[in-house]
This record gives sequence, C-alpha cells and structure tokens, in this order.
Amino acid sequence: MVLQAIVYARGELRILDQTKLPHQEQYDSLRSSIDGWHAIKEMRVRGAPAIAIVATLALAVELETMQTSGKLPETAEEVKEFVHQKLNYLVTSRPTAVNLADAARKLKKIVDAAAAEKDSTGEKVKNSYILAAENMLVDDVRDNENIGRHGAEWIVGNCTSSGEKVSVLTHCNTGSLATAGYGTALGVIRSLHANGSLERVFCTETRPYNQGSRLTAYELVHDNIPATLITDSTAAALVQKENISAIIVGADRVAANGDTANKIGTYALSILARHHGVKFLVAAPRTTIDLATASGEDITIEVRPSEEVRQFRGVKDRGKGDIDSQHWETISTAPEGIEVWNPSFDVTPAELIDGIVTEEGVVEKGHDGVFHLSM
Ligand SMILES: CSC[C@H]1O[C@H](OP(=O)(O)O)[C@H](O)[C@@H]1O
Repeated sequence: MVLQAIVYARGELRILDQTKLPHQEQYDSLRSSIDGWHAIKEMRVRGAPAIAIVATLALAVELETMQTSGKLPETAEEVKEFVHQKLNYLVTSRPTAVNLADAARKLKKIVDAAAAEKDSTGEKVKNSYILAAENMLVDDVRDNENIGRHGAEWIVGNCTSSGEKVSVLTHCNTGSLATAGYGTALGVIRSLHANGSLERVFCTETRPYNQGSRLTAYELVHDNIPATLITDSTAAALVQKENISAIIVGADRVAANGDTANKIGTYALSILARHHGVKFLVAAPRTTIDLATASGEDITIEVRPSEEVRQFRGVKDRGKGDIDSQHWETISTAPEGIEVWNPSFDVTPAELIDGIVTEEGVVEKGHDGVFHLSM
C-alpha cells in the first residue's frame, strides 16, 4: 500500500501526524488555513514540498467550505484579497523552506489574473485558486519520480563501475512523508532499488526531531528497502569503513549560486564526502530553487524550541497494539540551566556539492566552477 502523508479530496484535507510516527498512524483533518499553519508549525507535517502543498490545500478547503456554507464573498476583488491575506499568513509558519513562498507567489498571480477577467466573480477566483493548488499536488509526485530517475541514472553512471550495486547515505526525511509522494533524495533511493542498483541505504537518525530514525526508517521498512539506521555521529566512521558511493540529501532552499539550506548536519556530511572523495548530491524539485536569493548567506535559518533538544519524546511500548497517545512520555535529557542552540538547518556551500538533481536532470557546475540554475 502506498504511504500517504497527505490525503486530499475537494473540500477535505487530512494529514498523517508525523509527530506520532512510527508507532502510531493518526490522520488529522485540516479545515482552514489556521489549521494548516499550526500543523506546519508543530511539524505534524514537514518537508519543504509537503509544507507548500498542505498550506495551499488547507486554504483551498477553507475556500470550498466558505462557498458551500454560503459565506464566500460575492466579488472577485474580495476573494482575491482574502487569498492574498491567507497566503501571507501561511508563509509565516516556517521561514527556511522556499517552496511555500514560491507556491504563494504563483497562486497570487493566478487569482490576480482571474480577478482581472471581465465579469469575474468571487466563485471564479475561488475556483482558479483551488484548481491551481490541486495541480501542484499532482505535479509534485510527477516531479519526484523524474528526480528519482535522473538521480539514479547519475549515480550509476558516475559512482560505480558497470554492474556494481551502490550503497548510499542519506540524512533526514525526504520521502513520501516530506512530499506529495515518492520523495526527492529518498525518491532517488527508491529508483536505485527499483532498478536493482541499490546494495544498501544508510540513514542517519537526524537529531533532534529524528526525521531519519522515525520517518525515513519507517518508509524504508514499509517499502522493504535494505537499510541500516545510524546515529548522526556514526556517519564519519561509516564513510571511513564502508564503500559508500554517494551521499544524497534533500533541500529546503537552493540559492542562485547553488548554496543549499537543508537539515542541520548536512554541511558536516558534505565535508565528510569531500574528504573521502564521495559524491555529494542534493535532490530537489525546481520549486526549491530560489533565484531571488543570491547565496546561502541570505537564507534565514529557522531556530526551533530548545525543548526539542532537551527533551526526548519516547513511547512506553506495552506490547503490540497497546500503544496510544497516552503512552507517550517526554523525558528530559538535559538540566534546565543549560543554554541550547537548536538551528533546524545549515547551509552547504555550492563548492561541496557535486550535483543538484531536479526533475529536469542533474545540474553540475560548469567549466567556470559554478552552478547555472534555472527555475
Ligand atoms: C523533500 S524536502 C525535505 C527537507 O525538509 C526537512 O526539514 P524538516 O523536516 O524540518 O521540514 C529536511 O531539511 C529535508 O531535507
């Protein structure tokens, strides 16, 4: 059965609460942009593409409900203004990933055009928004499958001698739980596995939110892909001792020069890769490329609550099938007095990135040593 983090039908949106995984599969209904904002802020849904899709679909559900309950404003201008206001609110949920801001920019243009049409109405503007938001959901899965194909071909062509299987290392979660489906870096890994080229994937636990041990491991077990979970601090020993052909990660924002913001710990992996002569790839749809941001220095890095570091959310396993939310325990692992710095992302400089895998293909640096990116 395909793993679905986002379940959408016109007027209805449900998300798999990722704070409960891997032990509990609970879907939450989102009925408004406020519901969407909180789901993203609380990381019940996370991952750059998934954040954009859930936020924009939450507003689509809100608009559809307004119409079915007779509360949708009559005029095109009023609905256009409402959409602008709600998108401006939604983009404040998390600052680093660019996909939501990119989607908001595109959707504002779409509703502006719909509102400018002769004899436009509130309903016409609403419909233009909903259709565009629904298309983004469909486009994301198609883009991820193309990313997977291009990335797998590149790795086989550049990281192995003919016929050899590859072992790769990945960080955080970039799969069906971070997107509308299939995934970006994990999509490349799925494609390697599907074409028989994957020996094994190693995934880091990705402290402090544990996207790797809780989410990526969950996806790999679900898909029966040969995988080994390691702590973040084991990565260097792994690359030193194992034949790792490539390290492949996702992205939250790729600046115009190729500098890439991704989950904290990514920069360290890029240094490790370069030291050992291992290829380092970033996999992301072009909606993650932000040409308006010149370099990584200009990317806002989200700093999250210190409790995420101090505390560890564990579940008391009382035997199969006996786990539910009341068994969740939050165990404090550090004294209150210690100061905590908890940046959720870091920036990997373009010079340490060997390729950026997009749905159009793998972008490598030119003879001038720089990436030439397009959106
Ligand atoms: C497919 S993009 C996933 C990207 O987002 C993750 O961050 P978070 O879990 O905090 O949303 C991580 O940086 C992944 O690479």
